[in-house]
Order: sequence, then C-alpha cells, then structure tokens
Amino acid sequence: MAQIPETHDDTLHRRGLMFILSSPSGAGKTTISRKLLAHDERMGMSVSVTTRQPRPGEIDGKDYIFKTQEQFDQMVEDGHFMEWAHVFGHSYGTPKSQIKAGLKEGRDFLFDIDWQGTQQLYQKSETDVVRVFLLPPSLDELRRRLTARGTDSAEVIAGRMARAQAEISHWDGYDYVVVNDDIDTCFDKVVQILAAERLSRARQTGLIGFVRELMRPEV
Ligand SMILES: Nc1ncnc2c1ncn2[C@@H]1O[C@H](COP(=O)(O)OP(=O)(O)OP(=O)(O)O)[C@@H](O)[C@H]1O
Ligand SMILES: Nc1nc2c(ncn2[C@@H]2O[C@H](COP(=O)(O)O)[C@@H](O)[C@H]2O)c(=O)[nH]1
Repeated sequence: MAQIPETHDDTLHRRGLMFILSSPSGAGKTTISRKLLAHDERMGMSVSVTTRQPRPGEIDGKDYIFKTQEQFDQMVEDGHFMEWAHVFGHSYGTPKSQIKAGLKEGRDFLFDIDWQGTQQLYQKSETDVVRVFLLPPSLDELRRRLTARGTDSAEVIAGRMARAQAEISHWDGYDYVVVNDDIDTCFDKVVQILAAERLSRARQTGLIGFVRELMRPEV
C-alpha cells in the first residue's frame, strides 16, 4: 500500500515560499505580520536593512537592521541584497543571507516590502513568491491609523498619505488583495492564503513518489 508521505500536511520535502505583504504605509502590514509570526512557527521574518531612524520601540536586528547610508551603499556594492529600493526618502533592502538556504530546506519567509521590492523578487524567483496586497478600508481610516500609531511627525504622515494612491495603483501586481478593515478578519484571510499556497501542487515535490505509487496498475 502507498505510504502517505509526511508532505500530506505540507511540512516536509517542500520548497519554502516567499510570502510578501505590501500595502500603502499604515494599512497594517506590520500588525498582520506580527500576528502571523506569533501564530505560525514555521514562518520566519525577512528582516530588512534600512537607513531610516528607528521608531520608538523598534529593536535593531529584530524589526530592522539599521545602517547609515554609507554602509547601505557598500552593502549594495557587495551584492548583499536580494532586492533594494528607495522608499519615502530612505533606502531599504532585503539581505540574501539565510533566505536562499532556508527556502531549499523548506522554510517559509515573510517579507514586509513595497511594490518595487515585490517586483524585483518576483522577477528573480517567480515560483517561490506569493504576493499579497493589503488595502485600507478608506483613505480617512488610513490617515487615522498613521496618526494614531503615534510614531511619525505630521510631515512624515503627510508624505506617506501623499504617496498612498500611487502605492495603491500597483494593486494589480499582486496575486491576492485583502481589505484590512477588521484585523481578525483580515488575518484569517491571510492565514487561508498561506495555507492554500503551501498545498500548491508545484511546491509539494515530496508528493510525486506517493502519487506514482497510487497510480501503479493494481495486480
Ligand atoms: N484593522 C485595523 N483596524 C484598526 N487599526 C489598525 C488595523 N490594522 C492596523 N491598525 C493600526 O494601524 C497602525 C498602522 O499599522 P501598521 O504599523 O501595521 O501599518 P504598516 O502597513 O506596517 O505601516 P508602514 O508601512 O508605515 O510600516 C497601527 O497603529 C496599527 O495598530
Ligand atoms: N523594497 C523594500 N521595501 C521595504 C523593505 N523593508 C521595508 N520596506 C517598505 O518600506 C515602506 C516603509 O516602511 P517603514 O517601516 O519605514 O514604515 C513600507 O512600504 C515597507 O513595506 C525592503 O527591504 N525592501
């Protein structure tokens, strides 16, 4: 009888996936990412390098790796990044280290990056990438969230609001779009997307032998 491989619950012999969450600033990527990481121990966070100043409470090496512009430029030159972009007047980049080896081992990674980075990762690793875009329920609510977060000056908030519609215009470059109105509802949808993507046929390479066994002519 064919042995059901351990891949039936999608934990083994599967290439990892790159799960990207993008949105206009303030729509809730960080909030949903933190919930997902707490909920799913198989998911690792891709910690970006940035030249922006840490917000109160942000921890170097956990939320971001904070570098000077000079250090960042050197890292670009050294080929340190899978992708990088200028966002809101600062540089942001995804380090290569860990991710490539992790994917081969079947580990999944969560990316909180903008549409420019998403495009770059998709061009490099189309089959590994799952692109999810979060929308705010309205622009008024987006402004309210940015203000209520209390981490940015009025000037920074105005700059991010001014870019929001340009960011939203890239929504059609994503595989999934979820409106983040109620946090728990949005989170449940993101969890469902992740579960479905983990079961995608292309990723479950460990199932091939099992399926062949099932298809062997009966004697
Ligand atoms: N569904 C929601 N309802 C109400 N408030 C929310 C919701 N989702 C997130 N928030 C709040 O909105 C603020 C912005 O959320 P968050 O920091 O997660 O956004 P972000 O998309 O990561 O922003 P940025 O791109 O600037 O990092 C936070 O104070 C968060 O608690
Ligand atoms: N292309 C990339 N974009 C990134 C990366 N890390 C974060 N970001 C995006 O930048 C903005 C602003 O982030 P904030 O934390 O300063 O509010 C947001 O859209 C992030 O998704 C990255 O490595 N590459």
